[in-house]
Amino acid sequence: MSRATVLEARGLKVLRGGTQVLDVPALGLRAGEVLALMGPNGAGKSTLMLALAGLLPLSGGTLLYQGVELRSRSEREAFRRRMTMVFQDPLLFDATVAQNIATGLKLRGVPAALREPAVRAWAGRLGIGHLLDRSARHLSGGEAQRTALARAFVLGPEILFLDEPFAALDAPAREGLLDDLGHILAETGSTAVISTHDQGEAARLAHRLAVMQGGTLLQTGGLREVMNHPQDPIVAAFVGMETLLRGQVATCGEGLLTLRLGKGSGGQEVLAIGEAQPGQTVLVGIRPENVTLSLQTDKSSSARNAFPGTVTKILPRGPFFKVELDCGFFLAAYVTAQSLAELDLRPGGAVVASFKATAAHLIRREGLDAEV
Ligand SMILES: Nc1ncnc2c1ncn2[C@@H]1O[C@H](COP(=O)(O)OP(=O)(O)OP(=O)(O)O)[C@@H](O)[C@H]1O
Repeated sequence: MSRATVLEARGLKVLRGGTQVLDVPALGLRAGEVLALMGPNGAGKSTLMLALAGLLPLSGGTLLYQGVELRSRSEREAFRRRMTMVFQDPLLFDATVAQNIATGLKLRGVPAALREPAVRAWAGRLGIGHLLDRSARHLSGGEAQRTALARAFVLGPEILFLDEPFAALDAPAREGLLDDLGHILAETGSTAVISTHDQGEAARLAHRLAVMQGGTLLQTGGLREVMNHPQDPIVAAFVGMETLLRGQVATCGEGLLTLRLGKGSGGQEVLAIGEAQPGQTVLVGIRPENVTLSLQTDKSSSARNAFPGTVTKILPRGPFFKVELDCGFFLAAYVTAQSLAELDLRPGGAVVASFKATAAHLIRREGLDAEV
């Protein structure tokens, strides 16, 4: 059953400093969903978020809340009271943690007797119950952001807007908060919009992704859909699909195609998922986590693609290592530290890379007669 659309944007346009910085024809937010706005610096994530939250004047377009267009100032103000926003900078007052968390409730006239248990409960959920009497000036970055989140959640907002909430945190604080926020969003079934330039954060929190560049949406869809089926190379690169192979379709049937790679690769063939015409030039993408490395071809493996290659680079990537290979074409794989040691991987070493046909996704069809 599809959920009701809570907030809908139509033809949103925003001018900042006299320049149009946002042009979003259509975007919807459904009840209980977490939508991640992803994109590089300056893509327009914050602008879109502020516009969706009704906090920026629009130079064009409309917002509909629960199907009703927000026309008058009073309608927009009523809408703004139903949502809360958390920024990269927690923006705390010079008061105790408890007083900070209670701010919005106090402004709404909630009596102290009701405020106190709510503040305590949300501080506890965010792991800062022991800090309630501490001055907000004496908090770590992670504790301060937890206070800002408690201050937002305690209001029971219908939509929560989170603008790069982890960007200023160090890795351990960020990891802990990502876990806790993920649980809280799931438990409360909150409707939220979060902006990030980190695909890992988006993958851990969001149900849907909207990838932005240049003030517009490049692709919007379910998390897995956008991660595995980016519609163009910019989105592919942005969602971490590190290998893009260009080649000509040799055969195609029942959604499985054989791709003959370009001349530089020695005409190797890759099996991929997708529909295209024989002779057509296409682009296929492979995520590094879907590539397996071994010392020799594993005949029992179900992976339809296996290529001997040479390690060219090994780069740390959080808990994994990214291994770049020359298989006659570029291929990237993620491995654990354990696999790195067991396979004795090092630059110049030989290895076999395999991936299933279902891990190679058609991204774009080009011309029938394009030069490969
Ligand atoms: N107050 C402003 N006046 C003029 N231009 C602005 C203003 N704020 C943002 N912009 C411009 O609008 C565009 C979008 O900026 P925005 O901050 O929305 O991007 P972003 O994707 O959130 O970037 P970041 O990840 O760096 O925060 C950029 O070109 C930026 O320079």
